[in-house]
Amino acid sequence: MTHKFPLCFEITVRLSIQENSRQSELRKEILQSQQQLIRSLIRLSSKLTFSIRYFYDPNQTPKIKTYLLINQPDEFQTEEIYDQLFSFLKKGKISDFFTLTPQSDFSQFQRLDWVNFIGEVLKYEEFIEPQNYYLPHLFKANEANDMLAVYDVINRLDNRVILEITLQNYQNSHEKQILVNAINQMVAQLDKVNASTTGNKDNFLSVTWELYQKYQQFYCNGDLFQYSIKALAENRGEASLVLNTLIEHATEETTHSKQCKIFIASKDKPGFSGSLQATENVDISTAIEWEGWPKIFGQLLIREAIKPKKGGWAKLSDGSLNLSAISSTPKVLNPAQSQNQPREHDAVLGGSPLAKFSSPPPSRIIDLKPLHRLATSQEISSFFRIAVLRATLDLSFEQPINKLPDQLTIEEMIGKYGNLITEDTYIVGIDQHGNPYVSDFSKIPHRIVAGTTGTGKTNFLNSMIYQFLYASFKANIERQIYIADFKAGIDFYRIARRYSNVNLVTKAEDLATLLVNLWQEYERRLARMIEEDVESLKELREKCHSQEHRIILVIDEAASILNAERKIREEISKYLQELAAKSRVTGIHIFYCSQRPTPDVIPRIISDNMDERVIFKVFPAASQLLLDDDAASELPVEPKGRAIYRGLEPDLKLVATPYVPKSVWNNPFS
Ligand SMILES: Nc1ncnc2c1ncn2[C@@H]1O[C@H](COP(=O)(O)OP(=O)(O)OP(=O)(O)O)[C@@H](O)[C@H]1O
Repeated sequence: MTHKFPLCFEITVRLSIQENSRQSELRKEILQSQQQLIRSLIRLSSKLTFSIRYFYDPNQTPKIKTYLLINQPDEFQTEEIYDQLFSFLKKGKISDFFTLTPQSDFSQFQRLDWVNFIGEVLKYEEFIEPQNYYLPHLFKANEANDMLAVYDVINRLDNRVILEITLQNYQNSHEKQILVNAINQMVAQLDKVNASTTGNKDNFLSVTWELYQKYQQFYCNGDLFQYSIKALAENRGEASLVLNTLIEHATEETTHSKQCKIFIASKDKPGFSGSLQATENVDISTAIEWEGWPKIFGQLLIREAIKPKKGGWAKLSDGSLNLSAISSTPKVLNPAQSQNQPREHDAVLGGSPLAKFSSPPPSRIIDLKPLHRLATSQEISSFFRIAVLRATLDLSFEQPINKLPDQLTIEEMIGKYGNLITEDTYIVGIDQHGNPYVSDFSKIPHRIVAGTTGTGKTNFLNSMIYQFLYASFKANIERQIYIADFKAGIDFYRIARRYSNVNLVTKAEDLATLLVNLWQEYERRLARMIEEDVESLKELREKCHSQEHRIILVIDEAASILNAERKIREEISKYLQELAAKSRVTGIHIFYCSQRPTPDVIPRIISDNMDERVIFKVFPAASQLLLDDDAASELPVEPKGRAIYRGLEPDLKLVATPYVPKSVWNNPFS
């Protein structure tokens, strides 16, 4: 498989719980696994940028989806790093709790024209005068943040929001060296000020001194990250609410001061487009920043700006004499002089090879500025979190399938979620979290439905047919449904009698004829699409005002085909295979059902083309064949109508399908 950065994974929660593990222990374990995630990713490659994103859209189901995006500059992309990444995400500790499903595209993060405001969280910066202290406060992480409060708040919003937390290893070794020098010089100066101050100590001095000692301890060695903590929103208030809630839960209260500040930029403000682009490119952005950085102040040399109040350097405890302190006004360098240009000091030392080793060049206060955009993994870990819903944890302990309704009728379901049923979609059932699970014909053309007798297949097919008719009614179109049912079940007779566009065949030879007709319809549609140069039925309809709509073919007990006469059997098999492989684009969709899903009933070529599986209770071998998993064999016999769903993604879903009482066929839609 060839891969290309940026990579995007949808994250879903999956808990493999030990019998004896308690909820609080489990919660702790999940949080620890997330802290390790940052360290492990960096160990794989220090060039990675990684981003956790909560995408909230009140019109999607579920409303919040969580993603991990990973990027790396082109020149460092190797097959090896992909392999390591994929096996780490699939099999590492994190996979105990989360399933990371690779996404073929991440266009939802590249079509951001709806974003009106970008809010960013930055370290809180203070400038203390006249002492000339620059204080970028450290984040004090709240290790216990599980993101639930943030998740709850987002879930209540009226508009779309992306909450993004992006980290990138701090790579710039030149800038880092300048920063380390500046921190060391800051500490040295503060030491001197501290030693020379007697009696009442300046309160800011101790705070600043303590802060820079921490920076010296934690930032001069070890991994540092650049971070972007952002909310991209349609509405300013909602961006601010999300970030405030995040700060409140991701950081702990400190005694001295605030740790973070929120900046909100609207479309017309500087930094907005740069920040938006960084989100689209899965990159760190430093575009939005505090406009209040005092320019002149920043250019001061640390050793000149930060001095004992009175008396000069002669008083210093180490007895050293600092000549530059004799000058009464601090020396201000030309602000245009870039950090990367040679300094005065470099010029003085000239070409001496010893210059580099003798002493670092004098640092300016501005050299400390990168601190406000940097964090250690420990500081940032409480922001870089994946939410595990309370409901998931509760469910995993007490009521494993609690949110699945015991029985929900198709009418109740349409009453609640009718808006999700469209010309392209139907609802498979209600999932473990109580949400409707929607399937899309435009994404998956064909389906396999299986289950031993009496487990709910026919009821499920009725539910799908009813929804198909309902969507046709809403769109005021007539769409054809063909059913092959060799048991001649009474249910399908009833439907076919009631709806003129539902056609029932009950004999194998009629199915063969039907398939030939469908094949001809496929060829006719395809020829028309080629002629009109369109790629989908929808485009064809729009361009030519034609009436080609989706067609459904249901084969209720596929095993019966094996009993047909050889010639008919071969004809059915041939056209079925052709349709399964090719009819996708022309809107002809097959539901292939069986009580006895064995390889002779469901040949490889059929199953390879039928990506959606709705599997009611079956024997373990059948469950393995259709799902690569025993899950469907472990379903309870009661209540009826529960199935394991598998779509394009490998993870399985438990769904409760809606009950279709016979009476619904007597009540036309209105
Ligand atoms: N989702 C559901 N909710 C409640 N009852 C259901 C549900 N699905 C099926 N049942 C009930 O279970 C019984 C068997 O369902 P169904 O006829 O759909 O099974 P089947 O798998 O098609 O069986 P067979 O293969 O023997 O035809 C029916 O009485 C039906 O009403």
